[in-house]
Amino acid sequence: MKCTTNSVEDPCCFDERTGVGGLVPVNDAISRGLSLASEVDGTEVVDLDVAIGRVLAEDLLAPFPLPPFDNSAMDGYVFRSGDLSGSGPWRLRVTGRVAAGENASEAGIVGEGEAFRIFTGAGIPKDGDAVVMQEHVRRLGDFIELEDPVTPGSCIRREGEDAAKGSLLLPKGSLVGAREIGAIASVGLPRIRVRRKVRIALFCTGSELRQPGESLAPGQIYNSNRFILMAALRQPWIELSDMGAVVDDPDKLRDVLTRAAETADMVVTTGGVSVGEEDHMVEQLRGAGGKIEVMKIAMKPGKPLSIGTLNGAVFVGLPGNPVAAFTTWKIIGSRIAEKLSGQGDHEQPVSQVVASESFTRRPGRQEFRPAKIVGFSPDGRPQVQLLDQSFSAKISLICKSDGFAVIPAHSERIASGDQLDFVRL
Ligand SMILES: Nc1nc2c(c(=O)[nH]1)N[C@H]1C(S)=C(S)[C@@H](COP(=O)(O)OP(=O)(O)OC[C@H]3O[C@@H](n4cnc5c(N)ncnc54)[C@H](O)[C@@H]3O)O[C@H]1N2
Ligand code: MOO
Repeated sequence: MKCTTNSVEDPCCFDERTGVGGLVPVNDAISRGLSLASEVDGTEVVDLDVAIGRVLAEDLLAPFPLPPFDNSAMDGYVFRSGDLSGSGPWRLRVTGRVAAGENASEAGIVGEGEAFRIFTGAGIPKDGDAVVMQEHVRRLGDFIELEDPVTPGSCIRREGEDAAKGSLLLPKGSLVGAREIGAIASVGLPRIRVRRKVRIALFCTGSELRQPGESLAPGQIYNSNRFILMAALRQPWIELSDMGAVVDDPDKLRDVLTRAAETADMVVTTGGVSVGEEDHMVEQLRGAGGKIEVMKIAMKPGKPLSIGTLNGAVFVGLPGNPVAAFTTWKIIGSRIAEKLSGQGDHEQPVSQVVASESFTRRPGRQEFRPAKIVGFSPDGRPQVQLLDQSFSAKISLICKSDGFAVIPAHSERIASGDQLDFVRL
């Protein structure tokens, strides 16, 4: 049939090689998917020990300077730098001591020609203005001897040099990891306000699917997508509702889609988005009152990925082939989920690699090809071997790869040594 409408709604209306009729470029699909997602309403206050992996709901300003007082960066001696005039060596009498946790203002005043023993993290006593490491002095009874000059401020960490009072420690939308939780703890907060979790409903479709542990009848396979997706969705900022597997029955699909979208912010499915008679997802989504905004993407794997909305939830229908489901979630679905969570949009980090061998391919779709690092080019870039051309259903292949080599949609031939973007797995 000839494409006459140039519309995504028309199933005949695309040509992979020319792009006529709109295979949607991957970046456009991402932008359109992101435009359907806004951060979820609602926040909650959580204790610091369970805040890991949550998303900060408000800017965190430093309530006091960090560090909160001038302190020593070394174990050594604190003294007045002005005492080291003329040429050395210089001798100073050790008359005091201050350790971390003590109140430096109660340790006394550092007098002329004097030094206080001091330890890392201890406050600087009054009139001391330089610290020398103990390895750089000779201890002679009650005295220390220094051979080299020491500049004022040496080995002193100044109040506020890490963060001034009122400065921005962490912006709203930060994902709280080990570094962030350290920053929050260092300003003494026992709990923080985070965005509520994104509610994601997940189900896989296919009458052929069985659970691991069950026996397989002829024609059946195990449901690996469910486990791939559950693993990918196991994030502290996600509240996952696992709805299991659904057979390829239009009424059942519509019912599960409707129930999923009742409470979810995002509905993620696998399978049933292609063109076969058993592929009902798009039709049933529409039947349930939903809208498809993106389908037929210039992406390999992942051409049938479908994105839309249903009852206020974002719908992401991943293809059934396991590697296609994994790849499309990583490259597109996860970015939509992150935006819902309040983390904003972050492009996939890519590095540069070179192809170890020449190859030709059919152009038309941007390809995320499993690839293995096999060496390094003379200028130090990793050299990658691209794995099988047909890989959408090969789960063992992706386990052998180090990442995806990204082949531009228009490329027909890649020569050995050509540079490619690489998404690490
Ligand atoms: N005539 C055409 N056929 C197909 C096209 C096309 O353009 N024209 N596209 C192919 C591409 S590309 C993909 S990707 C698949 C996607 O199909 P669906 O999303 O409709 O997925 P299914 O048909 O339901 O399943 C495809 C494949 O994956 C297996 N599968 C499904 N679910 C699971 C699961 N949970 N765990 C493990 N494996 C699963 C399923 O048994 C099939 O083998 O369509 C192509 N066909
Ligand atoms: O897009 Mo399909 O995932 O190429 O097999």
